[in-house]
Amino acid sequence: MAAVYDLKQRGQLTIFDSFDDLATDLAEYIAQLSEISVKERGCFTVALSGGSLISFLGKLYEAPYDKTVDWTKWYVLWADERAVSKSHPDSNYKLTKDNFLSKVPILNNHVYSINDNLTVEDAAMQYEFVIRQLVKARILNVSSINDCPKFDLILLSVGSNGSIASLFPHHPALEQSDDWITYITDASEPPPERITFTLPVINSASNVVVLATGEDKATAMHFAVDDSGEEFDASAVPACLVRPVDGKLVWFMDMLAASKLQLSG
Ligand SMILES: O=C(O)[C@H](O)[C@@H](O)[C@H](O)[C@H](O)COP(=O)(O)O
Repeated sequence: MAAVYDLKQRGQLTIFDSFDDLATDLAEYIAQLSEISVKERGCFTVALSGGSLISFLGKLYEAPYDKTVDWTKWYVLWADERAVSKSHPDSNYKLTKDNFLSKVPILNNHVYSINDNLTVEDAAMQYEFVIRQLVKARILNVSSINDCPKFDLILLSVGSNGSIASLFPHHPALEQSDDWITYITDASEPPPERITFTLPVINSASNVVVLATGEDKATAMHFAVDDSGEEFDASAVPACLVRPVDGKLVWFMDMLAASKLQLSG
Protein backbone atom coordinates (compact mmCIF):
# COMPACT_ATOMS: atom_id res chain seq x y z
CA MET A 1 0.00 0.00 0.00
CA ALA A 2 1.23 3.48 -0.82
CA ALA A 3 -0.14 7.03 -0.71
CA VAL A 4 1.12 9.47 -3.34
CA TYR A 5 1.26 13.25 -2.81
CA ASP A 6 2.09 15.97 -5.35
CA LEU A 7 4.28 18.40 -3.43
CA LYS A 8 4.39 20.80 -6.41
CA GLN A 9 7.86 22.41 -6.53
CA ARG A 10 9.00 20.07 -3.72
CA GLY A 11 8.50 17.08 -5.97
CA GLN A 12 6.44 13.95 -5.44
CA LEU A 13 6.07 12.01 -2.20
CA THR A 14 5.06 8.40 -1.80
CA ILE A 15 4.48 6.99 1.69
CA PHE A 16 4.64 3.20 2.06
CA ASP A 17 3.31 1.03 4.82
CA SER A 18 5.88 -1.73 4.35
CA PHE A 19 9.55 -2.22 3.51
CA ASP A 20 8.53 -4.63 0.77
CA ASP A 21 6.16 -2.19 -0.93
CA LEU A 22 8.77 0.57 -0.82
CA ALA A 23 11.51 -1.70 -2.18
CA THR A 24 9.17 -2.98 -4.92
CA ASP A 25 8.14 0.50 -6.07
CA LEU A 26 11.71 1.79 -5.85
CA ALA A 27 12.97 -1.05 -8.05
CA GLU A 28 10.24 -0.40 -10.62
CA TYR A 29 10.99 3.34 -10.61
CA ILE A 30 14.73 2.83 -11.09
CA ALA A 31 14.15 0.20 -13.81
CA GLN A 32 11.90 2.65 -15.68
CA LEU A 33 14.47 5.46 -15.44
CA SER A 34 17.15 3.05 -16.64
CA GLU A 35 15.05 2.03 -19.65
CA ILE A 36 14.35 5.66 -20.59
CA SER A 37 18.01 6.72 -20.23
CA VAL A 38 19.34 3.72 -22.16
CA LYS A 39 16.81 4.35 -24.93
CA GLU A 40 17.57 8.09 -25.08
CA ARG A 41 21.32 8.16 -24.34
CA GLY A 42 22.57 4.60 -24.64
CA CYS A 43 23.59 4.53 -20.97
CA PHE A 44 22.31 5.08 -17.41
CA THR A 45 24.43 7.03 -14.94
CA VAL A 46 23.52 6.55 -11.29
CA ALA A 47 25.12 7.87 -8.11
CA LEU A 48 24.45 5.93 -4.92
CA SER A 49 24.60 6.81 -1.24
CA GLY A 50 25.41 4.48 1.59
CA GLY A 51 23.41 3.58 4.67
CA SER A 52 20.11 1.75 4.49
CA LEU A 53 19.59 2.72 0.82
CA ILE A 54 21.44 -0.36 -0.38
CA SER A 55 19.10 -2.68 1.54
CA PHE A 56 16.19 -1.20 -0.46
CA LEU A 57 17.76 -2.16 -3.81
CA GLY A 58 17.22 -5.88 -3.24
CA LYS A 59 14.25 -6.19 -5.60
CA LEU A 60 16.41 -4.94 -8.49
CA TYR A 61 18.38 -8.15 -8.65
CA GLU A 62 15.26 -10.29 -8.60
CA ALA A 63 12.86 -11.12 -11.42
CA PRO A 64 11.92 -9.44 -13.68
CA TYR A 65 14.65 -6.79 -13.37
CA ASP A 66 17.53 -9.27 -13.33
CA LYS A 67 16.64 -9.97 -16.96
CA THR A 68 14.82 -6.80 -18.13
CA VAL A 69 17.31 -4.14 -16.98
CA ASP A 70 20.16 -3.55 -19.43
CA TRP A 71 22.81 -3.70 -16.71
CA THR A 72 25.72 -3.42 -19.16
CA LYS A 73 24.65 0.16 -19.86
CA TRP A 74 24.81 1.20 -16.20
CA TYR A 75 27.58 3.48 -14.89
CA VAL A 76 27.76 3.55 -11.07
CA LEU A 77 29.35 6.23 -8.91
CA TRP A 78 28.88 7.34 -5.30
CA ALA A 79 27.29 10.59 -4.14
CA ASP A 80 29.50 10.27 -1.10
CA GLU A 81 32.17 7.93 0.19
CA ARG A 82 34.12 7.54 3.36
CA ALA A 83 37.89 8.05 3.10
CA VAL A 84 38.68 4.53 4.24
CA SER A 85 40.02 1.43 2.49
CA LYS A 86 37.51 -0.07 0.06
CA SER A 87 37.70 -3.26 2.15
CA HIS A 88 36.85 -1.38 5.37
CA PRO A 89 33.41 -2.06 6.93
CA ASP A 90 32.69 1.72 6.74
CA SER A 91 33.24 1.84 2.97
CA ASN A 92 30.15 2.60 0.89
CA TYR A 93 31.88 0.82 -1.99
CA LYS A 94 32.19 -2.35 0.14
CA LEU A 95 28.58 -2.03 1.32
CA THR A 96 27.35 -1.66 -2.26
CA LYS A 97 29.66 -4.34 -3.69
CA ASP A 98 28.67 -6.94 -1.08
CA ASN A 99 24.93 -6.23 -1.21
CA PHE A 100 24.21 -5.10 -4.75
CA LEU A 101 27.04 -4.93 -7.29
CA SER A 102 27.98 -8.56 -6.65
CA LYS A 103 24.43 -9.58 -7.60
CA VAL A 104 23.95 -7.75 -10.90
CA PRO A 105 26.04 -7.91 -14.14
CA ILE A 106 27.16 -4.28 -14.11
CA LEU A 107 30.56 -4.11 -15.85
CA ASN A 108 33.45 -3.67 -13.41
CA ASN A 109 34.93 -0.90 -15.56
CA HIS A 110 31.65 0.98 -15.32
CA VAL A 111 31.93 1.21 -11.52
CA TYR A 112 33.87 4.27 -10.34
CA SER A 113 34.92 4.22 -6.69
CA ILE A 114 37.40 6.51 -4.99
CA ASN A 115 41.14 5.91 -4.96
CA ASP A 116 41.55 4.74 -1.37
CA ASN A 117 45.32 5.20 -1.43
CA LEU A 118 45.03 9.00 -1.48
CA THR A 119 44.41 11.60 1.20
CA VAL A 120 40.76 12.64 1.42
CA GLU A 121 41.62 15.94 -0.31
CA ASP A 122 43.41 14.22 -3.19
CA ALA A 123 40.69 11.54 -3.41
CA ALA A 124 38.09 14.28 -3.88
CA MET A 125 40.16 15.92 -6.63
CA GLN A 126 40.77 12.58 -8.34
CA TYR A 127 37.07 11.66 -8.20
CA GLU A 128 36.15 14.98 -9.77
CA PHE A 129 38.70 14.26 -12.51
CA VAL A 130 37.02 10.89 -13.15
CA ILE A 131 33.62 12.61 -13.48
CA ARG A 132 35.09 15.20 -15.83
CA GLN A 133 36.40 12.33 -17.98
CA LEU A 134 32.89 10.82 -18.08
CA VAL A 135 31.53 14.19 -19.22
CA LYS A 136 34.21 14.38 -21.92
CA ALA A 137 33.27 10.86 -23.05
CA ARG A 138 29.61 12.02 -23.14
CA ILE A 139 28.61 9.28 -20.71
CA LEU A 140 27.51 12.12 -18.48
CA ASN A 141 25.70 15.13 -19.89
CA VAL A 142 26.12 18.54 -18.35
CA SER A 143 23.32 20.73 -17.06
CA SER A 144 22.46 23.54 -19.47
CA ILE A 145 21.77 25.70 -16.41
CA ASN A 146 24.98 25.40 -14.39
CA ASP A 147 27.47 23.25 -16.35
CA CYS A 148 27.43 20.60 -13.61
CA PRO A 149 27.40 16.90 -14.54
CA LYS A 150 23.84 15.74 -15.06
CA PHE A 151 23.39 12.26 -13.58
CA ASP A 152 20.39 10.32 -14.81
CA LEU A 153 19.66 9.37 -11.20
CA ILE A 154 21.08 10.27 -7.80
CA LEU A 155 19.84 8.08 -4.92
CA LEU A 156 20.05 9.77 -1.52
CA SER A 157 19.11 8.52 1.93
CA VAL A 158 18.46 11.10 4.65
CA GLY A 159 20.39 10.96 7.88
CA SER A 160 18.55 11.43 11.19
CA ASN A 161 20.06 14.94 11.32
CA GLY A 162 18.68 15.75 7.87
CA SER A 163 22.01 15.14 6.13
CA ILE A 164 22.17 13.96 2.52
CA ALA A 165 25.26 12.37 0.94
CA SER A 166 27.97 13.67 3.32
CA LEU A 167 26.51 17.16 3.52
CA PHE A 168 25.80 17.73 7.20
CA PRO A 169 23.81 20.43 9.00
CA HIS A 170 25.41 23.90 9.03
CA HIS A 171 28.58 22.51 7.37
CA PRO A 172 30.56 24.89 5.10
CA ALA A 173 30.52 22.14 2.44
CA LEU A 174 26.88 23.13 1.87
CA GLU A 175 28.13 26.43 0.41
CA GLN A 176 30.57 24.75 -2.01
CA SER A 177 29.57 25.67 -5.55
CA ASP A 178 32.88 25.84 -7.49
CA ASP A 179 33.75 22.15 -7.16
CA TRP A 180 31.71 19.14 -8.15
CA ILE A 181 33.29 17.02 -5.42
CA THR A 182 34.37 18.34 -2.06
CA TYR A 183 35.74 16.71 1.08
CA ILE A 184 35.16 17.01 4.77
CA THR A 185 37.32 15.96 7.74
CA ASP A 186 34.81 16.56 10.53
CA ALA A 187 31.68 14.60 9.62
CA SER A 188 29.14 14.68 12.45
CA GLU A 189 28.70 10.93 11.92
CA PRO A 190 31.79 8.66 11.97
CA PRO A 191 34.05 8.22 10.07
CA PRO A 192 35.09 11.87 10.00
CA GLU A 193 36.76 12.01 6.56
CA ARG A 194 34.56 11.79 3.50
CA ILE A 195 34.20 12.98 -0.05
CA THR A 196 30.81 14.15 -1.27
CA PHE A 197 28.94 15.56 -4.23
CA THR A 198 28.31 19.25 -3.75
CA LEU A 199 24.75 20.56 -3.79
CA PRO A 200 24.95 21.96 -7.35
CA VAL A 201 25.82 18.49 -8.65
CA ILE A 202 22.98 16.87 -6.68
CA ASN A 203 20.55 19.50 -7.94
CA SER A 204 21.67 19.09 -11.55
CA ALA A 205 20.50 15.48 -11.80
CA SER A 206 17.69 14.51 -14.15
CA ASN A 207 16.17 12.50 -11.31
CA VAL A 208 16.78 12.59 -7.55
CA VAL A 209 15.29 10.05 -5.16
CA VAL A 210 15.38 10.86 -1.45
CA LEU A 211 14.73 7.87 0.77
CA ALA A 212 13.70 8.35 4.39
CA THR A 213 12.68 5.51 6.69
CA GLY A 214 12.38 5.29 10.45
CA GLU A 215 11.02 7.58 13.16
CA ASP A 216 14.43 9.24 13.58
CA LYS A 217 13.92 10.91 10.19
CA ALA A 218 10.45 12.30 10.95
CA THR A 219 11.55 15.72 12.22
CA ALA A 220 13.94 16.27 9.29
CA MET A 221 11.20 15.24 6.86
CA HIS A 222 8.75 17.69 8.42
CA PHE A 223 11.21 20.54 7.78
CA ALA A 224 12.14 19.23 4.31
CA VAL A 225 8.65 18.62 2.97
CA ASP A 226 6.27 20.91 4.88
CA ASP A 227 6.46 24.65 4.44
CA SER A 228 8.97 25.69 7.12
CA GLY A 229 8.50 29.42 6.51
CA GLU A 230 10.86 32.19 5.47
CA GLU A 231 12.65 32.31 8.83
CA PHE A 232 13.76 28.68 8.75
CA ASP A 233 17.51 28.16 8.20
CA ALA A 234 17.51 25.35 5.62
CA SER A 235 21.19 24.59 6.27
CA ALA A 236 20.01 23.03 9.53
CA VAL A 237 18.39 20.28 7.46
CA PRO A 238 20.39 19.74 4.24
CA ALA A 239 17.60 17.57 2.79
CA CYS A 240 15.66 20.89 2.46
CA LEU A 241 18.28 22.03 -0.04
CA VAL A 242 17.61 19.23 -2.53
CA ARG A 243 15.85 21.12 -5.31
CA PRO A 244 16.71 19.79 -8.78
CA VAL A 245 17.10 22.78 -11.13
CA ASP A 246 15.57 20.96 -14.10
CA GLY A 247 15.06 17.44 -12.86
CA LYS A 248 12.48 15.41 -10.98
CA LEU A 249 12.55 14.94 -7.18
CA VAL A 250 10.76 11.96 -5.66
CA TRP A 251 10.59 11.22 -1.90
CA PHE A 252 10.18 7.59 -0.82
CA MET A 253 9.17 7.37 2.84
CA ASP A 254 7.80 4.84 5.26
CA MET A 255 4.98 5.75 7.66
CA LEU A 256 7.39 6.45 10.54
CA ALA A 257 9.53 8.93 8.61
CA ALA A 258 6.32 10.61 7.38
CA SER A 259 4.68 10.65 10.82
CA LYS A 260 5.24 14.38 11.42
CA LEU A 261 4.22 15.62 7.97
CA GLN A 262 1.30 18.05 7.71
CA LEU A 263 -0.04 16.83 4.38
CA SER A 264 -3.32 18.04 2.97
CA GLY A 265 -5.49 15.89 0.73
O1 LIG B 1 27.95 7.68 3.58
C1 LIG B 1 26.94 7.91 4.24
O2 LIG B 1 26.94 8.11 5.46
C2 LIG B 1 25.63 7.85 3.55
O3 LIG B 1 25.70 8.13 2.20
C3 LIG B 1 24.66 8.75 4.22
O4 LIG B 1 24.21 9.82 3.43
C4 LIG B 1 23.47 7.89 4.58
O5 LIG B 1 22.80 7.55 3.38
C5 LIG B 1 22.53 8.61 5.50
O6 LIG B 1 23.25 8.92 6.67
C6 LIG B 1 21.31 7.76 5.84
O7 LIG B 1 21.73 6.59 6.43
P1 LIG B 1 20.59 5.53 6.84
O8 LIG B 1 19.73 5.39 5.62
O9 LIG B 1 21.35 4.29 7.16
O10 LIG B 1 19.83 6.14 7.99
